[in-house]
Amino acid sequence: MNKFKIEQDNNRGRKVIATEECRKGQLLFQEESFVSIPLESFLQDNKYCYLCCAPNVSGTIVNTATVADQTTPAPQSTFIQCNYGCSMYFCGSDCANDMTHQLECSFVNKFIQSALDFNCDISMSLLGLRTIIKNKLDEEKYKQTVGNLSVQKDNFIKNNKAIIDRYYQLIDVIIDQLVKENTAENILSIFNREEYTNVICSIMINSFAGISNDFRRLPISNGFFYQAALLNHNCEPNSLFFIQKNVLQMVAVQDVKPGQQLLDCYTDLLTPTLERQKNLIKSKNFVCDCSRCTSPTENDRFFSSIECVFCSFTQGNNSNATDANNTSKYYVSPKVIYNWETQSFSTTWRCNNRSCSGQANSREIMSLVQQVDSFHELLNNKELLTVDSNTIDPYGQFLKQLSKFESGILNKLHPNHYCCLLYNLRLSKVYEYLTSTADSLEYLLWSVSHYKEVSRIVESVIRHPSSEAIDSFYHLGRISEKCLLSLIHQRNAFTDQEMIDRLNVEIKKYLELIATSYQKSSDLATICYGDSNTKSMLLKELSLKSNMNKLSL
Ligand SMILES: C[S@@+](CC[C@H](N)C(=O)[O-])C[C@H]1O[C@@H](n2cnc3c(N)ncnc32)[C@H](O)[C@@H]1O
Repeated sequence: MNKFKIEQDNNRGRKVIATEECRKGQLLFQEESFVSIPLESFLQDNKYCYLCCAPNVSGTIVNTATVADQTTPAPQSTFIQCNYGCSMYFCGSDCANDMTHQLECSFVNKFIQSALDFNCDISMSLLGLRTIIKNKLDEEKYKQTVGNLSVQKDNFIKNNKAIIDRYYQLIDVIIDQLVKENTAENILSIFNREEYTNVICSIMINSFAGISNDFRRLPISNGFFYQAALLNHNCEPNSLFFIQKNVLQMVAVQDVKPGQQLLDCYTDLLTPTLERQKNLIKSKNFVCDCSRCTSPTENDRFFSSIECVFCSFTQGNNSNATDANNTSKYYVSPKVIYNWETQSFSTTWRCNNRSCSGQANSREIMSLVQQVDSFHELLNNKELLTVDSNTIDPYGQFLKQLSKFESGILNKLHPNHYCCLLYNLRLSKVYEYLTSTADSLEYLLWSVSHYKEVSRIVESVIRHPSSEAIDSFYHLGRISEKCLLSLIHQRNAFTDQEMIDRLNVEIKKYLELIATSYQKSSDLATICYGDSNTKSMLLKELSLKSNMNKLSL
């Protein structure tokens, strides 16, 4: 981190300050994790390497014993399974035979069992084990990195006693077992109760999630990245990180001047204030007071806002005030207060109209808030969204329930409200699904219009490039491609020239839309991740191809 210095902040521990100007899109630094591990849901399958978290691209595995017997080695893309005792999967013999794994292997199953017994996260428990083992192999590096983290630890333990106690129990049982098994003194000394729980606290405060390198962006791994762990949080960050395998790249997403603090975002930028704050309290133990969190309308993004019943009442009496485009509407948004004693949130709802006095927790506002909560719950109901191929109309129930909310609540939310984003995203997916089952052009067109709305909201909420915006444009391009194919299919079935000409005009429009969507997605990816990143290269290719298609018409 040559271009930065580390300073102390009274409330937030350390912070990272730029000493040189950094331009938007610039790679700020890159680092390999001290240790990393796949998340719990990926541990028992062969999707990611148990040591370096590389994805299993080919999806095939061979047994280590079989590899040894073969005269020709297994192809590079093939995963192998550990047969020393833990049965985890590795991307190759280098990782499977790595010294850290050799030392941890015989303890892995004990930790898994104990984590299950005490309701601890299995991946976190195993990352704790790997960290203390690696400490014995590379003590200097440990001291400089993991050992130098968690200045916020005391605070964290005070507020999360119940969770930490479970890890105390886990390690105590392991130590007991090892004593009963007459384990050698030097091995027993590795499993120090205080050190293990120290590391667990560090993981909770300072570890980073790796995201899958595809458009689903699923969290897949957890790791210690020392430099990145020193960056404090902001809901309008000037840097974003990207992890591939066990390497993290931190990229500037806004210009950073010398003397400015580097800030990244620990939570989903596309969630409203209340959600972000709950998440930060739960996962990182602080209440964020950034400008976005303290602004009554999230700096005019209105991400949590509901129409103010008092203002709409006053405006209703004033014939000039009604405006179909929402421009003259006023909205209430939550101001969040967290009580550390009772560990509970309370919210007061404020109107963005300064002269409005109706800002209290009035019954009307609270009833609207409750409706929004139920709407949100419905939109996130995984059961309703899971397609069961045995059901004749898998989405029928979902669409029926949605229509109840459409009339009741949608028009009371600001069009940039988080629920509107989710609503459009879910609907575009439902229509996309229905298109493939019913082969209907109409569903496709609806799906495209919902994706367009998703892109609009993402763009207006996130004023600088983010991975969500990249994905949103990519999806818009993808769904438009489907639409294009369907239009071509229909055009080819017509003999009437007038119809063919009309469809050709539509086809041209879609070619334009596809090219612009991929172009935007590719530009944003280059800014966010740099142009040598796999995702950026893939999108650039798509963009070039779609531009050529457009020109060839
Ligand atoms: C990943 S660490 C960041 C580095 C940390 N300042 C340090 O000295 O180790 C995360 C911790 O920093 C503190 N922190 C980061 N951003 C903050 C913010 N915006 N407001 C309050 N505390 C923050 C919290 O205690 C959080 O758990």
